[in-house]
Amino acid sequence: METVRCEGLGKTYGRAVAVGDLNLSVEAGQVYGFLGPNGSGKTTTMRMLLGLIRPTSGRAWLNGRALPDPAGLAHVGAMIEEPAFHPWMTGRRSLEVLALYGPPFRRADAVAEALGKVGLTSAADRKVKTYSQGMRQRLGLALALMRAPSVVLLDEPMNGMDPAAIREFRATVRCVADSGTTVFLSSHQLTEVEQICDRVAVMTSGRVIAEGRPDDLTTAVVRVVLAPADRAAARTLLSSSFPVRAEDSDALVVGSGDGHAVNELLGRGGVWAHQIRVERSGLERAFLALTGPTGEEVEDDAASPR
Ligand SMILES: Nc1ncnc2c1ncn2[C@@H]1O[C@H](COP(=O)(O)OP(=O)(O)OP(=O)(O)O)[C@@H](O)[C@H]1O
Repeated sequence: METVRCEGLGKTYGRAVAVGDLNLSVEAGQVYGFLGPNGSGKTTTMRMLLGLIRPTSGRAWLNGRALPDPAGLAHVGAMIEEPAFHPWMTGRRSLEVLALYGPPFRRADAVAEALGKVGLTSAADRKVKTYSQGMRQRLGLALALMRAPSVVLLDEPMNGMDPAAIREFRATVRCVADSGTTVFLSSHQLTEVEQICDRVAVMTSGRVIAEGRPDDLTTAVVRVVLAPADRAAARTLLSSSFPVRAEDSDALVVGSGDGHAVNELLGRGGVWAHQIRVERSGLERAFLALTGPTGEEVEDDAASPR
């Protein structure tokens, strides 16, 4: 069964495209990685799925129900920002207090069960201020799981964690999915989540540049070498259809496997490239080529849609 579905989902702010024409399908019980650098549209997508932002185009479904669907939110858990807990309360008390908001639980031991699922049972009666960053994030996940949702949306859940905490969190996420809850999680670090995801979608500038099982994914970029004087015009032309990143050299890296389409777009705009080369590679290389080694897009002009 399909848990998340997006058809042509989009959000624009004025002329800026935050998310453009997003098509996605996430099967029940999967860990689905929604990957991309800062500003690529991950949070905007999650907020649209939660009904916090109205899409400007397209449609989406959660658990087969078309959005917006306020009643359906009872089956959805979310951690969109770093969860804020009272530092002087214990982990268990924090969940009990927050449980008072919203509909009653289906199970009396929901708090204990959620704490158990995220591996916090033995620390449940310690004050939150004594928790590490990773433990606070896991408490946030417990909060998202308390009402036994069929799907949880986690936005950058591993932000700020050290490698050991990331490892623990990954194991927790895998257990949650194995117990039948679909996990839809975003990250700007491909390597952080690649190993636990059944499928991933890679976003750049609001568009998906690759989608599939991490092991199977190869993707392509087109490298375009231009005269320096033509570079800005070429970037403007190409950005209308593809994610584009400028390199330090005279090249532009275009998120597409279609060299002909790139050539045609340039030619129609009256810009002639010195060289156009399609480069196929593993997902990680293409991800880095388009997002830069630090995971940040290089912004050398304002032509690229953000
Ligand atoms: N309310 C808004 N008004 C104008 N632009 C916005 C607004 N919200 C988001 N954007 C823009 O939309 C684009 C996508 O933002 P979004 O927060 O979805 O990206 P992200 O992939 O989640 O990034 P991050 O990893 O930094 O959270 C960005 O260019 C951002 O500046």
